[in-house]
Amino acid sequence: MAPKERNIAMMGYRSVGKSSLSIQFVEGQFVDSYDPTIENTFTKATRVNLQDYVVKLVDTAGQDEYSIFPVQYSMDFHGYVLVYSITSQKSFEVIKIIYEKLLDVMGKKYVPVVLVGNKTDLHQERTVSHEEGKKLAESWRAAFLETSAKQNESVGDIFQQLLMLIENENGNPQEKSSCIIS
Ligand SMILES: Nc1nc2c(ncn2[C@@H]2O[C@H](COP(=O)(O)OP(=O)(O)OP(=O)(O)O)[C@@H](O)[C@H]2O)c(=O)[nH]1
Repeated sequence: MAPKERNIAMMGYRSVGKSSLSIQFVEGQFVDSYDPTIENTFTKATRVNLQDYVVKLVDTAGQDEYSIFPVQYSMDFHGYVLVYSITSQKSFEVIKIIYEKLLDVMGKKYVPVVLVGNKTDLHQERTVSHEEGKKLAESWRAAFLETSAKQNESVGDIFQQLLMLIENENGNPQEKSSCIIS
């Protein structure tokens, strides 16, 4: 079966780890330095539930509550990874605003989303509880994961779950148990 092409955008407040998660997923490494992103596109082949995919991953510039939603990210994308940091209440507030703008711009009530609380290795600095993240994701009918780009914890799961949500959206219900080969 030919690989399916899937366009995915990473969005969220500044410095939450969007680039680090992208690089960990695509290249399997963590870079400690901080270099604000304008926009980066990665391509990665992966397989979920025996289906091959080519994922085009767009790592977007960090946004705040005042940013106008960049309209180019509302077209031709199959799903979104919305990232906050568990150490930043501000980033959690901003992700809610980004989500509202996303639905608004797309004119939809539902889009395939994985909500990600990143930087779990910094648990002593946690200000957003697991429960808060989970509740928010439930209210969006989104998947929810806490991750560490630094420790490569649950990073592959983000994309596995999003690819499955996209299949569901396309009318191909997915089994919960699945395997990912990257
Ligand atoms: N401890 C820890 N630090 C992280 C993690 N993920 C990212 N960082 C650090 O947080 C800083 C920002 O990471 P980036 O990946 O550049 O964040 P970003 O969201 O892409 O930032 P913008 O490009 O400004 O939007 C960097 O210093 C990273 O090394 C993580 O899981 N744990």
